[in-house]
Amino acid sequence: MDKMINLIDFGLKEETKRKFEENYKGYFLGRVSVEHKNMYRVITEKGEILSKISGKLNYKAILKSDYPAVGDWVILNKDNEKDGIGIIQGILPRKSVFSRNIPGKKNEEQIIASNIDKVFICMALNNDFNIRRLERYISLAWDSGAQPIVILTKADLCKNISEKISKAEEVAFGINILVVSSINLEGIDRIKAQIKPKDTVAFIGSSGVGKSTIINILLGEERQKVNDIRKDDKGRHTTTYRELIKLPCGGIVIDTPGMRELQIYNGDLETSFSDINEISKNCYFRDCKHESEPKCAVKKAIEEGKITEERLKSYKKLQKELEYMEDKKLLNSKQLEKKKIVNMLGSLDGIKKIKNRK
Ligand SMILES: Nc1nc2c(ncn2[C@@H]2O[C@H](COP(=O)(O)OP(=O)(O)OP(=O)(O)O)[C@@H](O)[C@H]2O)c(=O)[nH]1
Ligand SMILES: [Zn+2]
Repeated sequence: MDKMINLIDFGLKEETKRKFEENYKGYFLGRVSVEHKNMYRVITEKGEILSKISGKLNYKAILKSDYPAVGDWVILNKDNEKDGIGIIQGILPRKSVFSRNIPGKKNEEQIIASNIDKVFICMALNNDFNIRRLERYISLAWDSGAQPIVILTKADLCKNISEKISKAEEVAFGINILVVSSINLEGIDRIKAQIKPKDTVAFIGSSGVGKSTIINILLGEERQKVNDIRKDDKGRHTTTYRELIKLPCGGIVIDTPGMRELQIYNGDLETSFSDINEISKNCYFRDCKHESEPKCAVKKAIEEGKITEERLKSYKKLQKELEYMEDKKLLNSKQLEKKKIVNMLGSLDGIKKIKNRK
């Protein structure tokens, strides 16, 4: 740990650095690289430090998203450096966020990774190729705040590449589309060219499309495992993959297990369906659902072959999913308010007592 680490190599931006230096004198800055159960690995200038969150941060945290996530820039307490455990005092504002619903019980946002600048959406050119799925991934990417780039993988297995590219272009407005084969290394340089030195990038897409293969090629070696000094529930020493990886060509890759099972949480329909949004401005009714309303510009565009029926269908389907999510979030925010009041007053009984006094 004697070798100093330059956090710029781990994606530290001027703005984040300034914010930290102005507001947190006496503390030190780090970036979360792995999330364990109640512990985090944090990369600092002095090396990777196993850390936990402060009691205060834990007390203030209401939602899952109030806890640190991989990619977060966090403020660490200097005093606790001696015993090897860092104490996370706070999280700097996130520039971009990838999240998903917590499977099972609560409908709450769980942050999978944060502060990603560019996200490579991977789709294989063989049987995985599905334009509707690509649409969803693009929507999800825009909403995260990261810049999407499409990678069409396994080019060696495809005979009608140009046809598939034009199909992808139909849904990927203004987005770079790269054609790649990890077998003959075609297009790998184009991926490298997209990753600038301070960029934090991530790869998303269905299982088996070749994400790990690309990451390994960029790394020039197999993914390293990190040996964990912590023991798991059964007393075993556990091994985990490093989830925030520095690339030899410059830049950082975030690859968490959660990234691989991303579902739509918050699609940004405005951007990914800008064609439909634009056309629908000419619908006679402002709240036109593009179903059986008269003078519907979207229906007309379909008749004229400007957009496909399928695209409208997937737009509507996504819209429904998002509305459903919004309802749930609304419910969630009500529960949140309640919880905040309870935190303030100690308990719901406390609220009743105050009310009764009036
Ligand atoms: N023909 C061909 N096969 C590839 C290419 N890239 C990867 N593969 C193969 O596809 C399989 C899956 O690749 P992975 O890199 O593990 O896929 P992944 O997207 O990381 O999958 P998950 O870890 O499940 O998310 C492996 O058997 C690879 O060897 C390619 O460009 N061409
Ligand atoms: Zn309409």
